[in-house]
Amino acid sequence: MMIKEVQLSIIKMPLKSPFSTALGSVNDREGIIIKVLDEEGRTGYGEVVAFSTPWYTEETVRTSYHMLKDFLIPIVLNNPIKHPNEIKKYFDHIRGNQMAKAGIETAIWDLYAKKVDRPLWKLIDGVQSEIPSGVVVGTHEIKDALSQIDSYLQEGYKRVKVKIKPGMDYKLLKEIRNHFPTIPLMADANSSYSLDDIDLLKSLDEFELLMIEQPLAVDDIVEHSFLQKEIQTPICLDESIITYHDVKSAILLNSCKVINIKIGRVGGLSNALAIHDLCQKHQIQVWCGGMIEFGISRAHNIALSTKEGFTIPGDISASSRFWNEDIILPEVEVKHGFVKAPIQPGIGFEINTKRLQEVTTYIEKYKK
Ligand SMILES: O=C(O)CCC(=O)C1=CC=C[C@@H](O)[C@@H]1C(=O)O
Ligand SMILES: [Mg+2]
Repeated sequence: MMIKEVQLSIIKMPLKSPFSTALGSVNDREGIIIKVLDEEGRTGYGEVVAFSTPWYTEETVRTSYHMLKDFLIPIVLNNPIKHPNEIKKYFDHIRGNQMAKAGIETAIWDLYAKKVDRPLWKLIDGVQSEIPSGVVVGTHEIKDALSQIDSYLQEGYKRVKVKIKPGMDYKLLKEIRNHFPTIPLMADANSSYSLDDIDLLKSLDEFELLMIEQPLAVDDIVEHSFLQKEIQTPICLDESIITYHDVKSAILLNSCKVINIKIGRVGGLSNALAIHDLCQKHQIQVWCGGMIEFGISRAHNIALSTKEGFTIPGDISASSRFWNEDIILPEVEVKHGFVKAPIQPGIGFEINTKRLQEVTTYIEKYKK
């Protein structure tokens, strides 16, 4: 397979309501939609999930655009690709820039799945034709959080994730448990705490959370292993896990019991699948994280989430969680708390070209 053309579209869309985390809040979402074409005119789509500013990882929309234009696209246009698993070999000499790499690698996975006429999830040996869906409450305000949880439970979501930070943790979780004593509940700290907070973090064991996500520093694996010995609540690593090697370190040090796999954060679907397999071997639970992303990335997440090890509902909420109108057709829908894996070849969703044009702020094509 030869990639003949790559099209980059920077898009921007307002969220239906601000999404706040310990690190700040997101009101508008930018992203890069990547379209690849092969010599037979087939197309594949990927999405760069980096944010406009480097608050989650060091990557941004603009650093990703530069990496794609100046490094990754030239490689892809000038090398034959027999299978998408080869791409990481081509990119190995380029350090980091995981989200830029993932954007074009996933587009080629979509293209390849269409070439062999298989749904992407079946191509990667997924086994779950319906995946349980979780949802994230993007506010620290107690009243707002309670009403959001109530409405999401009405919609059938199987798991609720809330954001916590110092000063808005015990109180928030206590209130939630008073109203919802038994719901599957988890908390994402986005690295708001340190080992000085061990007593506070121990106190959260009272709430029998499914997990506490990324309590300590974004690049830490060692201190999480100390903390996991001190608390009952399973630690889930998100930002700390950038590479397969990070997972090996976390396993060796017993730093966590759960890993949130995000295709963008780990550099692509091939890496995500390798991490899934490693976690399976070492009884580390996994689930698919979200990135407040558009429908193309969500579609790739749905494919990944059909793999056997994804037993915890992921952040695979409906398109309507964040967007008035998504860029895919049909939109991602959650019915009775489940998302159906599509049966069409590739990611199984079409592009809503009218909507994509509406929200595109910049577009460029690269040909061999
Ligand atoms: O996309 C979703 O449904 C949830 C996204 C989400 O919770 C996150 C996205 C990006 C950074 C964080 O705020 C948070 C996370 O850390 O998982
Ligand atoms: Mg997280």
